[in-house]
Amino acid sequence: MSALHTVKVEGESRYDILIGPGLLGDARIAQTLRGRHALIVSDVNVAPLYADRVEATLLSARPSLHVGRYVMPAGEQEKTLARFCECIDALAAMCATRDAAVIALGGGVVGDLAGFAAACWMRGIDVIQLPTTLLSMVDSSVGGKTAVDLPAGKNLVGAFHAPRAVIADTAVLRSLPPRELRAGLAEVVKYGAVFDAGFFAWLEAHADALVASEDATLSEAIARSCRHKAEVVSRDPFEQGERAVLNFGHTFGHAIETEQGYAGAQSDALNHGEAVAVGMVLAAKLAAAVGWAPLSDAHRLEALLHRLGLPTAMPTGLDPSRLLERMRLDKKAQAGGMRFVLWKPLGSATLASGVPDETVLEVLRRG
Ligand SMILES: O=C(O)C(=O)C[C@@H](O)[C@H](O)[C@H](O)COP(=O)(O)O
Ligand SMILES: [Zn+2]
Repeated sequence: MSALHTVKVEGESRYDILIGPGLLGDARIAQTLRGRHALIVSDVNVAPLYADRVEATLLSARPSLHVGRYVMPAGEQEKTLARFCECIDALAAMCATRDAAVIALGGGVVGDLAGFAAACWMRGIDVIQLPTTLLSMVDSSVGGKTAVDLPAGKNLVGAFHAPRAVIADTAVLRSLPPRELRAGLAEVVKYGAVFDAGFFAWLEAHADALVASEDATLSEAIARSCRHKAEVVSRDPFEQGERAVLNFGHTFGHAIETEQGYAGAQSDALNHGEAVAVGMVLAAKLAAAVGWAPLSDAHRLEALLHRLGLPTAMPTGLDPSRLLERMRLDKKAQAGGMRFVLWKPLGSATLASGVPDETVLEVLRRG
């Protein structure tokens, strides 16, 4: 893996994103700790691989630190209020004070749930994000969105709570299952789609190297993605405006995930990145249907996602009307109705309101 990248998130909550190999053993993990307590939150897949290393790193920098652990079952189906309560109980059991820190060691599920626990314990303690999947490195660990899911919808209970630091050890990607790698690539493609046609073209040129998990190419993709995300969340941390473009593909994608019961990890149901891949294609087709972008852009997106091994078509057996009803609980919706992130064309995006239900249904039907 190649050199260390540092990306800065500016604004009221400033923090650094460090990206590079070997960082789980780097004392910088301990640098932002303020108190005597740290709770490592992880899952049953990740904890056996890395929790001891992280604990050793913390203790060698801060020998008097009291380190606890909360290890949850893995998978989106576990991102629940019940697991959140267990995590909070773990903080209570170690008598974590207000200067304690939560160390989120894992993928998006762990990062979201641990971040939400940190946002709520004593009305807010520090969280340090140590993402271990590509998706969490390029997206969910950055920007402070924390949440758990409800059966009614994805991320419906949560808070904005910026991390103190994001430290991404790219060496861990070497043991990432290929399906997880591909899921992360979907969010990488999103940055090209909504911000940067040049980056999109770079992804097209490097698709094979990305799928082969080639170190330097992957590191560059991570750093470029984080730079895009850092820029937008620095300007709009609470999604009052332009940050919403990061939700490209998510209105459709979240509806699919919810309808499939968040079962992506265990079955042929889609995981988050896969659902976003399909959702982006549907959004691109919707942009074509309302005349914002040529259909050829949608085909270009489909072709890239296909090369990256991602699904591009609606899973069979899903009812378009039920999906449409799910989409009404999307967080971008307002009193005036649903809003979609659409590109205008590939490489820039904005929110669209007033899209007729029938047009959305038609796109869903054609899938
Ligand atoms: O950071 C953001 O803003 C995003 O929308 C990034 C998304 O990729 C991510 O999946 C996010 O958690 C979705 O947020 P939600 O507000 O639609 O639940
Ligand atoms: Zn996402």
